[in-house]
Amino acid sequence: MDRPVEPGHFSACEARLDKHMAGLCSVDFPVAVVLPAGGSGERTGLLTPKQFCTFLNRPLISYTIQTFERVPWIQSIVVVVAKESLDLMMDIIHRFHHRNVLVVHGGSTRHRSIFNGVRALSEGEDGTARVKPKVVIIHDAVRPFVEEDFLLKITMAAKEQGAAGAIRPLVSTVIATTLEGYLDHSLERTKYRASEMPQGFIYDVIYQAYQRCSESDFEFGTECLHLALQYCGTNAKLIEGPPTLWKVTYKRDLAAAESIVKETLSQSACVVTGGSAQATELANALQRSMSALDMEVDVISDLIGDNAKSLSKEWNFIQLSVNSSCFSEVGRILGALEEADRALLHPVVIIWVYLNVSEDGSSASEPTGGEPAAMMELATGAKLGNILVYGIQLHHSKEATLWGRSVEKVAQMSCALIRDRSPALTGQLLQA
Ligand SMILES: Nc1ccn([C@@H]2O[C@H](COP(=O)(O)OP(=O)(O)OP(=O)(O)O)[C@@H](O)[C@H]2O)c(=O)n1
Ligand SMILES: O=P(O)(O)OC[C@@H](O)[C@@H](O)[C@@H](O)CO
Repeated sequence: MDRPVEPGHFSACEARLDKHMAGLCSVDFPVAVVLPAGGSGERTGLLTPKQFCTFLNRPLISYTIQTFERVPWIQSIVVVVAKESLDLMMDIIHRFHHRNVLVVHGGSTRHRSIFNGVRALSEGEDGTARVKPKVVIIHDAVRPFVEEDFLLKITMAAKEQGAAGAIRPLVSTVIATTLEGYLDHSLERTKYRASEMPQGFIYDVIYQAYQRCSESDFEFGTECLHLALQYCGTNAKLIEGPPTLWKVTYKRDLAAAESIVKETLSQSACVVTGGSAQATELANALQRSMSALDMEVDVISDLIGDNAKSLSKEWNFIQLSVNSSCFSEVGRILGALEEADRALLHPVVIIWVYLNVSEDGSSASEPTGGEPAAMMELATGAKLGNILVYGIQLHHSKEATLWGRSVEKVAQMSCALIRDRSPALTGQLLQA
């Protein structure tokens, strides 16, 4: 059963189409995408189909949907899922605020699922006609990393040629085997390429190809480009894509995908000083040390006025407090992030750095029992909103070498906390 998720689905699409017409995008014809996600992911060895496996608190398919939602010239996203996953898919769309997503039933094979998705773009389940796109992109839902510029290349080539597909160099040599399990012959690797996704088609080409598709192709085929050639005489333009087009197939691929997302979230941090001279001095020292650790650091006094824009583009914050174990500054960042719903799609990191400066320069007093407990309580609440709060305490030293070592330690700990984003360490007041 088709499940248009958003009332006004097509009016939203037309609105986006107007955007094209305003010349805001280089694509002036309607484009839709079909994400086949109806498989069981047997090769992962996991009970949960890989498209629904989560990392960083989010299922793989949500990353892929978000990738296409960010492309302004794609009006419709059709996700094809197995019947038993329909409710789960609807919940994911709701939880992560995905828009313009139509969910349809999958089939027993990938081609059957894709055909269901393609057909849904021109006809509702009750047979009512829908405004079909000029070009349809087909992209495995388990390929979360595709860039807009490559999607544009595939789309424009599909519009010109009727079909277009991504290819990548082969990593291993392809060989043919005998029935007895011996080498029959090997293929000259330079003459072959791996067929990847995304692929693009003039809508009528792929729709007709599926209407003419044989049962054998539906059952055993794995290549949409072949169907376009075999059943419509349309020879696809092949475009070499970047290495990021890989498909999550095995369990290790899920770990690789998580690592890539973490890396994209951990490129920079915003240090909030609160305006004090000592905090600013520490911030500038941290900026130098973290830069040497390949972490770009922006130093601001507070998150108001123009500085507030950091809240909508930064995934990592370091709040400095001098001689004050009050968490009010952290509370302010938390409140602003929660108001902006900033942590909906990715976990945000806040590191509270508590600098103890005693008047006579002696080693400052140890934290009272209050800080650690209050810290844990604050962090526990924040984690429910996908915000990871960590604490680091350091003591100011007038001895330059010792102070330098402490700052370097804070820089290393901050980079590690940002890059790892482990929920296990939230609420801890770590000692630099
Ligand atoms: N009946 C099917 C089979 C596969 N797919 C989708 O096609 C994409 C690529 O297929 P593949 O990587 O083979 O996924 P699975 O079939 O789930 O994996 P496996 O072969 O390991 O079971 C996946 O997003 C998968 O969900 C689909 O929509 N319907
Ligand atoms: O073969 P699988 O079902 O693992 O995955 C589908 C892939 O074959 C397919 O996405 C590309 O080869 C392009 O057709």
